[in-house]
Amino acid sequence: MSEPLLTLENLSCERDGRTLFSGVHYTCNRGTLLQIVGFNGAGKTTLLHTLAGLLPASSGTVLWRGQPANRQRQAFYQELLYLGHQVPVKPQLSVRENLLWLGALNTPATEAAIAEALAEVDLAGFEDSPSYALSAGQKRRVLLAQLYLSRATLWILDEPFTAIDKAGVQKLEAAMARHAAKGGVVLFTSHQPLAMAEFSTLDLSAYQTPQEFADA
Ligand SMILES: Nc1ncnc2c1ncn2[C@@H]1O[C@H](COP(=O)(O)OP(=O)(O)OP(=O)(O)O)[C@@H](O)[C@H]1O
Repeated sequence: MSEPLLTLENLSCERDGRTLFSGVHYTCNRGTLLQIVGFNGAGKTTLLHTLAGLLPASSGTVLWRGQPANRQRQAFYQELLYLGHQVPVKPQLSVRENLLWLGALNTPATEAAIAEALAEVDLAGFEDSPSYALSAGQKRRVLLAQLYLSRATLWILDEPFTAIDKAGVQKLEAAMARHAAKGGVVLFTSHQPLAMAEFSTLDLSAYQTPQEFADA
């Protein structure tokens, strides 16, 4: 049996004193491709923030390779690629400069690697373009180029398909499936139907307390 990489151990999260979900337990072994599902406001982004260490859990633990992630932050962050809702592409920087900035915590990417990653997201030749001149979908593609530059084992992707056209969605789905097939772990959210053949789902609606159902 493969070693569990990420374990959600009895996780509960709250916002403004309101419990969003409680008692979430899930083990992600190598090869896990997991969609977090639930209605608007169920807590999907909150859960992904918690897993990425951006928000504290109200109870429970996030384990990485069997140890609490928050007690081995450096090792954990070296293996994590988190792409959130926001697009932190700085308009005053070129596409290349943005990618170097976004990957500043890792070994600097070579010119060739940046060119390859941009080709993967259909932005070949955009290296020197000012980022303020990109469309919404192109800005998101700059973020997605990180998937091809990163060596992270764990991908946490919050609505990665937003603003991406049909061909781009297919390519992204393929990249996610490939990463899992190579032994990585991919957690993601999406409100759109997906064509990927095999992925698991974790429905946060199942982890609400009766009180939260009453409030919803
Ligand atoms: N910064 C914040 N401060 C206080 N409450 C927040 C904050 N962000 C989100 N919330 C609340 O937490 C709850 C869960 O929000 P979250 O963004 O995790 O939901 P979600 O399942 O990702 O929703 P969606 O499908 O709309 O993206 C919502 O009720 C929301 O109002």
